Amino acid sequence: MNQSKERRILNFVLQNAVRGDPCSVMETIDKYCSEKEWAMNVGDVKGVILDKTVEEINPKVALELGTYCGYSAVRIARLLKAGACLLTVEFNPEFAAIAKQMIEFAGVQDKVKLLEGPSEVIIPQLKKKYEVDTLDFVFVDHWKDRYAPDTILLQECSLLRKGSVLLADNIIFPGAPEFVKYIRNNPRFQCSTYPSYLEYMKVQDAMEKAVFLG
Ligand SMILES: O=c1[nH]cnc2c(O)cc(-c3ccc(F)cc3)cc12
Ligand SMILES: [Mg+2]
Repeated sequence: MNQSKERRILNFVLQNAVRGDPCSVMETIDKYCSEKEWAMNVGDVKGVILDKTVEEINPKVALELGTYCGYSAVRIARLLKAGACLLTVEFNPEFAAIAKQMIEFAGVQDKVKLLEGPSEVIIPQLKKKYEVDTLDFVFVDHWKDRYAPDTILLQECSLLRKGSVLLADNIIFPGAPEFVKYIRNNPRFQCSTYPSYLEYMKVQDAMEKAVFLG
């Protein structure tokens, strides 16, 4: 059975990156996906916006919706301080298996908890099953049709507190119009938009930052 693209990305990392070095893993994925096969990692351009947001917040508890191959989980986890953790949710079992190996190769596995399943099932489990109180940071990068319902679900599950920050990828391309409409018209969120470019492409995209006001 021929290999998946995600398996080819992982193998390229295993053969070319430096084990235990998160930056080396990120650079190697970016090299493969810009030179050989495009893939939906947040990438090196929007990745800088992600970095700056994480550094500004310095979260103790972070959530990522949409792990994919683990690129942004490695990107976020490398910036987390001692005792901080990232919970990352992936519903596709093949992607989750790749991401697990990617996270371990990068050496950030002690800071990352990979949760396999649909976000609408995992989010209501975060408090009791995963001992989360509230989330300091949420990176929303899964399926555009889940952005708004999952943001509502996070609130219904009392997982956001005054000052919790959401950062959503792809609000221009592929776009998340229902989410943008919801979040920008919601007085409980202070929103700002970060224009950028689609990973590895000269195509406009943007990220939306939304601070929960409590
Ligand atoms: O489905 C996606 N989830 C999360 N991030 C994505 C992302 O950054 C890009 C894209 C994407 C972009 C262009 C295209 F032609 C096809 C898919 C999809 C996702
Ligand atoms: Mg994305």
